[in-house]
Amino acid sequence: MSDYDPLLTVESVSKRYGDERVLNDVSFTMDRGDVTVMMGPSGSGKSTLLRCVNRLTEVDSGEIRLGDHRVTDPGIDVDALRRDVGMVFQDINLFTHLTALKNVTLGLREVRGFSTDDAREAATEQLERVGLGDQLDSYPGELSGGQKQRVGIARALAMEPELLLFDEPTSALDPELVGEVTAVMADLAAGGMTMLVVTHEKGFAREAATDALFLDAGSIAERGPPAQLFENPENERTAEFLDRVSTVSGEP
Ligand SMILES: Nc1ncnc2c1ncn2[C@@H]1O[C@H](COP(=O)(O)OP(=O)(O)OP(=O)(O)O)[C@@H](O)[C@H]1O
Repeated sequence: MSDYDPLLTVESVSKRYGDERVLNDVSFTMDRGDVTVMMGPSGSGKSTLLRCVNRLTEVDSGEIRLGDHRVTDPGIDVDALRRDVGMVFQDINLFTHLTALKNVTLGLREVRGFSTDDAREAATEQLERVGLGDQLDSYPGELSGGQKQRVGIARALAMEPELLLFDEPTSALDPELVGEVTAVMADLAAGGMTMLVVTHEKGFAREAATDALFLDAGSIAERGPPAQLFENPENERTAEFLDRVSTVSGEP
């Protein structure tokens, strides 16, 4: 037995939908504080892999462990797992009839059993952390897409997860709103949050990620520090990937 104890271990994970092999023997680990960006062409399996980590999707074979959670074991406590794994989606699924504050307090009260006052205090703190301390009483309809996404991040943070998963958190936003969300994510990264982020934002990856992982047709094609993968002109394979990712995301 080695002493190496990663927070997240993904080991030989495979998944099919019908005849389609969506994940093919994927293995990687993340330590506490790591920020791993996952990039790859549309349909390469990025969302499926994220969903396997919080058990929204079940693997066909392989194993995933997160801290003490044996994610892929049949009998695990899925609610307990999801308390430790926050997820921020591309579509900002806030309750439209609740204020920003109430969107964040809801989970604290119902899932973590906080009192009304404690939930309010904790939610306010998280909304301030994402720069929305002045929008506590705004309804989603009164917020921009970037602000709504930041409420979604505050909501996930309030649960104090061990790992935060992001599935293209900025790809539904107008280009001018992307920066305010990636800035919040970069702050979290700098503060030591462990994050697995599907994104096409190379700027965020360069600035904030410890590691980049390129998925191609369900397999990890490249993995390494973003600066090394992105800037190395010798690495033709990486250049080709970045081209394909850019084409898909519409980035110049
Ligand atoms: N529930 C499902 N049932 C059947 N096929 C699915 C399901 N979910 C995903 N797929 C298929 O699995 C493949 C991988 O999908 P996935 O969403 O993981 O890719 P992705 O890399 O996240 O793509 P994108 O960048 O477009 O979001 C696709 O061909 C998709 O159609």
